[in-house]
Amino acid sequence: MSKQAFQDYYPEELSHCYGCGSNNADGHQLKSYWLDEKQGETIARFTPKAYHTAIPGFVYGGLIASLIDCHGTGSAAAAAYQAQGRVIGSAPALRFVTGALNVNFLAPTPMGVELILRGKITEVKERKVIVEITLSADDVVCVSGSVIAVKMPATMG
Ligand SMILES: CCCCCCCCCCCC(=O)SCCNC(=O)CCNC(=O)[C@H](O)C(C)(C)COP(=O)(O)OP(=O)(O)OC[C@H]1O[C@@H](n2cnc3c(N)ncnc32)[C@H](O)[C@@H]1OP(=O)(O)O
Repeated sequence: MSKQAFQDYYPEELSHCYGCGSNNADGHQLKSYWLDEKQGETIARFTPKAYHTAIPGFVYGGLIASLIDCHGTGSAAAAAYQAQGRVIGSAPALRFVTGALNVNFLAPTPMGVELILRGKITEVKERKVIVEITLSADDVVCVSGSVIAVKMPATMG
């Protein structure tokens, strides 16, 4: 697993995202990495706090959606660099935002354990990357989802 997270390569001015921005002290600051770059597999870990509760003992679904969202867009940026044979973070920056987010809550997600997000890059086009994601707790897949990430429009950055 690489040591630096995909999000560590985001430019300072684009590091304010509530889900993954390192400049957002109130956000989740999610960090995503290659698990197996050749296979297009990525990983992120997150341990919810007590205030992320839905029903006592179980994680709030909105938090889970946010984690899937940011693991997807981060993985998309890394995949786009990979597809172009470029070093991640090199200029010009490849920036992706969420076009579509799908989340399927398969089983209740328990509090008190580290959640593991695994991403699989399934499509890479010039303006679009699709990432399929699972979220597991204690080796049980509780959530599956997908992100259609699209190159950030100039109006956003
Ligand atoms: C260094 C890193 C920094 C990275 C910076 C870090 C930021 C962290 C991001 C965190 C995630 C967020 O919350 S981002 C915030 C939430 N998202 C947004 O606000 C985005 C708002 N929406 C938009 O600006 C726009 O609708 C876009 C950019 C998503 C799409 O613009 P567009 O002009 O329609 O795109 P277009 O070129 O036509 O489409 C390209 C391809 O994407 C597909 N596509 C487009 N939209 C969708 C959609 N909703 N659902 C399915 N597919 C879609 C098209 O079919 C096409 O596929 P094909 O025909 O080629 O197959």
